[in-house]
Amino acid sequence: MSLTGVEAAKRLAAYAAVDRHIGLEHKLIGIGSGSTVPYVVDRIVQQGPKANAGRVFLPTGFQSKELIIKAGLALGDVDQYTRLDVTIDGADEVDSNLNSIKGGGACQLREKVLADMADTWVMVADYRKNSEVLGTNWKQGVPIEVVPFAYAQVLATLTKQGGTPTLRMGKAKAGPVVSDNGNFIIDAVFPKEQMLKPAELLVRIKLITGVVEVGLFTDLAKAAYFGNEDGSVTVRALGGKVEQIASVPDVPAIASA
Ligand SMILES: O=C(CO)[C@H](O)[C@H](O)COP(=O)(O)O
Repeated sequence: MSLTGVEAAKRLAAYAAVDRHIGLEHKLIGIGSGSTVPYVVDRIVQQGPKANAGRVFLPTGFQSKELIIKAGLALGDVDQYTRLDVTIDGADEVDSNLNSIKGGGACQLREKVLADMADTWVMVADYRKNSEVLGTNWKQGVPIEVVPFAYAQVLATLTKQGGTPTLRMGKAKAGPVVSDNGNFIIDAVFPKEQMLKPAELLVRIKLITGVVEVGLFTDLAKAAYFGNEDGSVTVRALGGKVEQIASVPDVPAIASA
């Protein structure tokens, strides 16, 4: 299918990441959430039935569970395994040290569990998500999953800590967004001084009683793939190396293996 702009960029990133990180030897694979991840599943399907025989795919939420089932791939559950070969997920913003903001789709708890479990965790996104400091392009704040009865107290504590938090409200539903785990989501904007040290901010927020998980992902990623408007893909790897992939083939090499 012919795509342009941001959609084409998402697809490029997803295809390049699958080509590099999902080989015939990888059997346990985590599938993340968001609008870029369907292209990850497309590329995995393009690898062909032989490559996908014996593989099990674990979802980070309702959306990716549906994607796995509709693609005809084998679905697994998180409590059947204690490790995964690879998880590929989207991101709302990634900084130059591969820290990221995630949870725009309210899936950060399961996303982080599948990131923790994976030998290799990589992110895929379009060029708008590639930045130096978190909070530069993603202005709606850090997504924080909280148990419903504690939300008012957590809002107050986040404000005391220098944040500007709001309870995420449903778009086609009256009342708050409810996560796949039955919890509420708070989005909290923090000043740049705090966003410059995401690992410290993560610990401060996570220690607030009532917080279940924070959409700051630090020290987890092996690489981030960003699709660009010119058809290239920028790869940021652990350790700071940045690489440009000029183009992505239409068909994955593994399909003919
Ligand atoms: O963290 C997420 C969901 O909780 C998504 O991965 C993130 O929001 C990116 O989504 P998209 O690919 O639509 O930009």
